[in-house]
Amino acid sequence: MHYIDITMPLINEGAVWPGDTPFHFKLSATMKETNAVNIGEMSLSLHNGTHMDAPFHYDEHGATIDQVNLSIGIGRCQIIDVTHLEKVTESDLKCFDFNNTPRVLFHMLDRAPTIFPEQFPLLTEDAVNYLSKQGVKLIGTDAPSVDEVTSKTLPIHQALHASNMTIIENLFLNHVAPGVYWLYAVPLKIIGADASPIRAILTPLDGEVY
Ligand SMILES: N[C@@H](CC(=O)c1ccccc1NC=O)C(=O)O
Ligand SMILES: [Zn+2]
Ligand SMILES: [Zn+2]
Repeated sequence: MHYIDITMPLINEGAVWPGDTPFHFKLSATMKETNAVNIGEMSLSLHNGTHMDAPFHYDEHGATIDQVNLSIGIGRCQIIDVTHLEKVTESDLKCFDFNNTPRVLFHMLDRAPTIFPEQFPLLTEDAVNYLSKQGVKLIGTDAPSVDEVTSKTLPIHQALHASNMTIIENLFLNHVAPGVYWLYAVPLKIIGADASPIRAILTPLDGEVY
């Protein structure tokens, strides 16, 4: 099956949110030592690479990632390029048809896996409310967050939460043409967690699954 990988590679020198736990992978046992297998181990923040936020990340009483319905990350989606904007407002979205695409992934900026972007375009609250009225249930971004890096009130997380919309961050969309695709993006079953790494891929709608 033809697919497009939209997942940020996890690498030891990878970009990390200021003050957060960096990703680290190492071999804890090698084939030479075990005479059988190589065994790896990793340490990371759940927000390091491409990941899905759980409501528990921004709501003390919110659902944890193991409680999120997996169907939210599987189905038709629309990729929109907003790299030319600083703020994405309702009027910027009026020209799009969200009828059959309840998942919207925003290409906010071109990413390099090793560089943490301090600034990137942001949705406005009126854009969030408009998308919600259009039936959108999942918002994805290739930025590290849907809020400013310095925000402590997380207004866009809270607006998305109020509209019961799920968030995916740190996608890798540099190479993806805007348009409608089929998305596969499911979190790990980490009991009690605020987020989970995901492997996100797109397939063309007319793609044969074989
Ligand atoms: N990907 C995260 C970024 C984030 O909020 C964060 C990650 C690590 C440490 C602190 C963070 N946020 C605010 O302090 C987010 O959900 O926006
Ligand atoms: Zn996050
Ligand atoms: Zn977030």
